[in-house]
Amino acid sequence: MELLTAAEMRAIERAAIESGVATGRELMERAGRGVVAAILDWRPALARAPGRAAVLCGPGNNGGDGFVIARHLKMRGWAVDVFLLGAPANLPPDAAENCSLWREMGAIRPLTEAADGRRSVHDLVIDALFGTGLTRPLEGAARVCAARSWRRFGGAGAVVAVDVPSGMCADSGRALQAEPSDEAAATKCDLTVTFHHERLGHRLAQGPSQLCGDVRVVDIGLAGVPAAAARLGAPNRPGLSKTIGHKYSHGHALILSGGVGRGGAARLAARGALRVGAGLVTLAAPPAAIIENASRLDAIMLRSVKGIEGISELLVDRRINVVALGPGLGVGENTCAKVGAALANEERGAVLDADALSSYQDEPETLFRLTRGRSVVLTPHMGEFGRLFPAVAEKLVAPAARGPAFSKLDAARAAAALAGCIILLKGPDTVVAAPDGEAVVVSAHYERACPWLATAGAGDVLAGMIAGLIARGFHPFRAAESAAWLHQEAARGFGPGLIAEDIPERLPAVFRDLGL
Ligand SMILES: NC(=O)C1=CN([C@@H]2O[C@H](COP(=O)(O)OP(=O)(O)OC[C@H]3O[C@@H](n4cnc5c(N)ncnc54)[C@H](OP(=O)(O)O)[C@@H]3O)[C@@H](O)[C@H]2O)[C@@H](O)CC1
Ligand SMILES: Nc1ncnc2c1ncn2[C@@H]1O[C@H](COP(=O)(O)OP(=O)(O)O)[C@@H](O)[C@H]1O
Ligand SMILES: [K+]
Repeated sequence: MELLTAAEMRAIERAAIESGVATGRELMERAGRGVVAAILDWRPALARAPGRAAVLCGPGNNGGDGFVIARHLKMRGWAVDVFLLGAPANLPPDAAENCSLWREMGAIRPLTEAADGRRSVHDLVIDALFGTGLTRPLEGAARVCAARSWRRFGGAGAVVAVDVPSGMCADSGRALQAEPSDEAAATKCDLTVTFHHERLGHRLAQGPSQLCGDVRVVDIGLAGVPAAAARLGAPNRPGLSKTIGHKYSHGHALILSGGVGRGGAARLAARGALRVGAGLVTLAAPPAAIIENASRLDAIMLRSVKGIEGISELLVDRRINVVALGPGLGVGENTCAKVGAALANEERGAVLDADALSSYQDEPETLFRLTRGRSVVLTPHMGEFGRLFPAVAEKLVAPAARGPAFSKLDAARAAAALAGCIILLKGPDTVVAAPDGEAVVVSAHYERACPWLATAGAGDVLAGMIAGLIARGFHPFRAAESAAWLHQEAARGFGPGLIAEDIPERLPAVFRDLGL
C-alpha cells in the first residue's frame, strides 16, 4: 500500500479533475459522504441512535468536506452544530458551494464559540479545520479546539478527523509548533478518515502514536499513485519460501562476536540469521571467548579468530556471502578495523549495527567511503543515527515550524544518499530507504502494534535477520524491509513479556501463518 504526501495527493486530484474523471465538487461530495459512512461503520451504535454532532470547519477545502459531512449527518437524523473559522465569503469555490447548501439546512457559528470552556454536549466532534493545506502552526480558536481535544472536548463521545488531525503535518506526522518553547498543537482524534491512500503522516512520528486514533481510507474514485511514492513495508512472501536447494544455496552468514562475556548480542544476531533461513551461520569470536560460546551454540558454527588478520583469513572463503557486525564489539578503532575487513570484498553483503556505527561518530565520511555503492545495510536507532548524520538528525529534532515538515522518511532518504547504501532507521515507524529514494515505512502501529519490541537485544536479532536474508540472496533493501516486518510480526504473535531471545523462536509460527 502506498503512502502519499500532500503534494502527491494534490497532483492525483488535479489529474482526475483535468481529465474529466470527476469535478472538485464531486470529489468533495464523495469525501464527505465517505467520512460519514466510515464513522457509522466504525461505531455502529452511532448509526443506530443519531445524536448531536459538532462540525468544526476550516477556511479551505477540508472545511468544505466538513459542510458535506454536516449535511449528510443531518439527513440521517443528527442534530448538527456547525462552527466556521473565518468568513464564508473567503472559502474556496467548492467549499463555498457546500457552505451555501448547509446554510439552507442550518446555522453557522464562529469557531470561537466551540473553543469556549463549556462542557461539550456533542456525541461526535468532526475536525474539518485543516487537512493537507496546513502551512503553519495552529493559532487562536483552532489552537484552543485542538487543545480541548486532548480532554476529549470535555466529554464528547468521539473526535473524528477529516483527512488528518488538524495541526498535524500530513507528510511527517509531526504537530507544527512555532518555537521550541511553544507546545505543538494538533487535534487528538479517535478516528481519522482519509481518502484514496493513507498519507505518510498517518504512519510517522506522533501521527499514529498520539493523534490519528484509528485510520480508515475511503475510496473517492481516484486512480493511480506516483512511481516515487513511499510504501508500507511488507514481507516479500514469495522470496521467503524455500522450495529447492541445499544448505549452501541458502547462503552463509558470518556474525562477529565481542570478547569474553560480551557475546550475547552476536549470539542473538546469529540465532536470528539462522531462524530466518540462512543455510549456514558462523559466529566468529576471539580465542578467549570460544569456551563461552561453545557452551551456548549448536547449529550455529563457531570459529576462533585472532585479531583483524583472523577475520580476513576467514573471509577468504567466498561462500560466506554476508557479514553482520557491531553488536557487542565496543566503540573504537579496533571495531573500525573490523568493519574495514568485513567490507574488503566488494561482492559480499554486510549489515552494520550498534558499535560498528558509533565507532565512526568522529569521522562518518570514512565509513561512507566504504559503504557507498555497496550491498550494505546500516541499522541505526535514533541515537546512532544522530552520531552518523548529525546535520540530518538536527533537522528532524528541530521544531516543525512549517508544513510540510522534514520527516523521518526524508531523514532516512537523506542518510541513504550520504552513505550510498541502505538505511534502516528504527522505531515503531521503522523507515527503510535506498540512495535512489525508494523508501518504505515498516509500521508497528494500529493493528500491528508491538511495543514489547522495545527490549534489550531486539535490535541485535534484527541485524542478524537482515544478514540471514541477504545470505539467502535478497537484495539488501528487500532484506531490511522483510526482516523488519517479520521481526514485528514475531513480537506481535508472542505478545507481552517478549524478550529478545523469543523473537527468533517465534519465526517458525510467523512463516506458518504466511503459508510457507
Ligand atoms: N486532494 C484531494 O484529492 C481532495 C481534497 N479534499 C480535501 O481538501 C483538503 C485540502 O484542502 P486545501 O488545500 O484547501 O487545504 P486545507 O487543509 O483545507 O487548508 C488550507 C487553508 O488553510 C489556511 N491555513 C493553513 N494553515 C493555517 C493555519 N495554521 N492557520 C490558519 N490558516 C491556515 C490556508 O491559507 P494560507 O496557508 O494560504 O494562508 C488555506 O486557506 C484535504 O485535506 C481534504 O480534506 C477532499 O475534498 C476531496 C479530495
Ligand atoms: N514501540 C515500539 N514498537 C515497535 N518496535 C519497536 C518499538 N521500540 C523499538 N522497536 C524496535 O525494537 C528494536 C530495538 O532495537 P535497538 O534500539 O537497536 O535495541 P538493542 O540495541 O537493545 O537491540 C528495533 O527494531 C526497533 O525498531
Ligand atoms: K482535519
